[in-house]
Amino acid sequence: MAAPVWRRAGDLLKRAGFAPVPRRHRHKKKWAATEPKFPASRLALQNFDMTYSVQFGPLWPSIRVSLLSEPKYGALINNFADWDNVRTKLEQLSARDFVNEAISHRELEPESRHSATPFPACSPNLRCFTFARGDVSRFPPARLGSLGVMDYYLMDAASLLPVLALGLQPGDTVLDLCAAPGGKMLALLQTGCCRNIAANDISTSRTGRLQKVLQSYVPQESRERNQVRVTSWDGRKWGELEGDTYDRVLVDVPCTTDRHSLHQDENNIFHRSRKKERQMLPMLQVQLLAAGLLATRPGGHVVYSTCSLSHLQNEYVVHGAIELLDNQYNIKVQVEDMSHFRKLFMDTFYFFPSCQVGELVIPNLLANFGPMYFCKMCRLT
Ligand SMILES: C[S@@+](CC[C@H](N)C(=O)[O-])C[C@H]1O[C@@H](n2cnc3c(N)ncnc32)[C@H](O)[C@@H]1O
Repeated sequence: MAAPVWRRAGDLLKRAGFAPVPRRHRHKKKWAATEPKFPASRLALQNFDMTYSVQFGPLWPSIRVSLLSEPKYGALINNFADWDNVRTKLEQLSARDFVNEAISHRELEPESRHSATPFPACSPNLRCFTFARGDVSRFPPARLGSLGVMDYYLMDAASLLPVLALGLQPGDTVLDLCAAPGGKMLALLQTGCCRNIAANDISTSRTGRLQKVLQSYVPQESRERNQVRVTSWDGRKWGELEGDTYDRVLVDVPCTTDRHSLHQDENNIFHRSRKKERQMLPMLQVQLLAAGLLATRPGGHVVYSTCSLSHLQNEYVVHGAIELLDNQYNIKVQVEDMSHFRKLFMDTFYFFPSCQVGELVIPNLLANFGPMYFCKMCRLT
């Protein structure tokens, strides 16, 4: 009688040099500690599939595939470098300054010249190059320019929108409450409007990275002229430390960093061990936004931003902070309508058309920027 299949397979393996593992040494593979069965990036995708398919309906499959694909970048020109030269080089690559293009188109429109209501100003002097829709070219890495500083900073071009929305004006005092690693702070400095700027982040290792960005991009005398102050405090306490002070405040909060969470397992907020932290995020975000509003002088402006698609981290947080300020401090805050940004930047970004408050850039394969949510507010009292 022929040997059973399992024995024949065992013989074959033995002849091929594979020693069988004695039964007493066999054990179930342990996967939890070293080799997660579900890496955090997979858990992130599961979570997004559940929540965002409801939130975005038929738009979700297109956003999903874009989030999983290579992102596009923008090259923020460093005005402290030989920027005219840098601009020429970027134009030779067929990239275009999306900010300048949008604003000059707008100025040419007859309705804007005769408009009775003034067009809310964008922060000035920002030059950011992107490749056209559907063009997936990459920028070469930034280089040290002739003036001893780096020529441009590569970032998600949608990250510039919160800074543009802040509408800086010359002489403004500015607070960047969650500033590290420093892309938006660098953009704030590029406007040339900051009388002084406080760049804060709770993480000392990340403020270290921010200091490096400053050293690489901003000459020492400009850092002194702009009076850049870097701190590592808990931003939630800022309202108590320096209340009613700043003209403009950027609150770019920690969030689920949706794109990042789908690609990096390390330090991923969807890791099982960080479930509590993730659930507490909206609460932390409300506290940070409330602190930013308290630090603003009455009449000053705040922009809240995240790189998440989640309503819970975006619109709900804005509503929550405004309610908290009203109930606990009797401070009134008004959301500003920024829907004109959708028209202004429609050649570069895809915007979600149905935000209740604020604006949301959604990733799209033809313009794979974002996600980026931003909401501008004015502190009235
Ligand atoms: C989205 S990142 C900021 C990115 C930055 N604005 C930029 O453009 O490069 C959020 C930052 O919030 C910081 N953060 C978290 N909790 C904080 C807190 N309680 N106070 C201040 N910063 C905090 C994190 O360390 C992280 O660097």
